[in-house]
Amino acid sequence: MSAFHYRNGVLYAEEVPLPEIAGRFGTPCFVYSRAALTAAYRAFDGALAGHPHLVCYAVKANSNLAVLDLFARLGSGFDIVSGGELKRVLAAGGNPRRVVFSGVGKSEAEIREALALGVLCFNVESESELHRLNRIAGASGARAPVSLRVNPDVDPKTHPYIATGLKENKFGVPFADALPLYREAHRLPHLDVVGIDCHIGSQLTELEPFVEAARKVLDLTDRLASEGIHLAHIDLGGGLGIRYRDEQPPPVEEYGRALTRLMHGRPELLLLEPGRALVGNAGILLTRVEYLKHGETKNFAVVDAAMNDLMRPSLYDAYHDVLPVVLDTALKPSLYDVVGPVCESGDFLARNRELRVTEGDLLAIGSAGAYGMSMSSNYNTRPRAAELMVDCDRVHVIRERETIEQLIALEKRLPA
Ligand SMILES: Cc1ncc(COP(=O)(O)O)c(C=O)c1O
Ligand SMILES: N[C@@H](CCCC[NH3+])C(=O)O
Repeated sequence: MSAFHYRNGVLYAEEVPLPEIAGRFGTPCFVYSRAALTAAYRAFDGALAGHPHLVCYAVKANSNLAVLDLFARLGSGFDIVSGGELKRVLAAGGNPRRVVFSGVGKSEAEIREALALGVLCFNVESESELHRLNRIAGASGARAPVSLRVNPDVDPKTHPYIATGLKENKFGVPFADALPLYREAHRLPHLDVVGIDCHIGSQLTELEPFVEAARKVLDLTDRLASEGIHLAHIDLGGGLGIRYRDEQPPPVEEYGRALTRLMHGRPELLLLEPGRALVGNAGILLTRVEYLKHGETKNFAVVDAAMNDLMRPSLYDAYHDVLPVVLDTALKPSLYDVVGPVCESGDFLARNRELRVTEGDLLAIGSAGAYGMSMSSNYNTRPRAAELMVDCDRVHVIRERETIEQLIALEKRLPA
């Protein structure tokens, strides 16, 4: 049974009715299911059982300490893209030796700190970064473990904003430059060349682009080996899509089978950096209808969550399910845009949905576990929503709702 399911017309998270959560903790709030997170991690890890591997959860998808803590307990490593994410991993009890550091703009301070903590690998994204890393490692008497993130120029067939492995994207080093750059990295005195990395995009719903990119990466790895540059690991990134509406991403077992088959008989450890696939469908955003508004051409359900809580619809025109928390068949269905209180016409969570709702009703916005809270903002001076983790019949507050006082605490008036 799904972690979010109806019982007698009421939506539950595991054993807890969502109206109870709204009553106790208020709305809007993100509600995650521990069972769903655990199941997603185990399925992913299990799908890779055919080859020695390390799952490095992409922290950016949902960086709450409780989520990181849970994955660390399950044996996960982490993919980070900032010093802030590294601090989160440490605060959650994660092991820095299981951390890969990705991102095109690593600062000197971030590199120094990651080096001192002994991260597993820097996924280097440019020649300049390679030299910066070598210099910093030399100055601190250390050796920096590196992979090059190569850009294989494979079309991931996803939304253009979240494609990363095409020539025109800022990510990784051009495939044609990779070999000379590896030779250079190998020569640099303070670097240890340990791996190769590629990540071609997010919310991929087809297997072929993964396989095509992996083949290119494996060919390059073999070429490097023929020159005496032997890699310890191959990192094939994240990107496996989830079902928001009617997408049919490859089941994780199929994805795992395809990749482990490619790795068959190879000596390298397989690394992956999944984000969305581990957390996306393990969370919902719970919100309450403040007003129903009937315009000339549209009906609006104005809710207390907004684009600052979940910006995917505004940013990518992304589809998220809208589920009434209490089914009321006595109400007449109407078409609604579900919109927030933010002063932007782009502030919508869903458009043209047939809903049976009345003012005061609760709605659950589906698939909000990934890139929801982690991309939220305080626009319109809106405190960030609370985050809750349901574990069977218990509810843990894993992030308190922000207060206005906290929002303005760092600001100062001008001197008199
Ligand atoms: C370098 C890197 N690794 C992993 C991920 C995680 O991606 P996803 O959430 O699609 O699995 C991302 C985001 O797309 C990324 O940029
Ligand atoms: N933020 C995006 C995914 C970006 C992945 C980061 N590389 C989303 O919500 O779908």
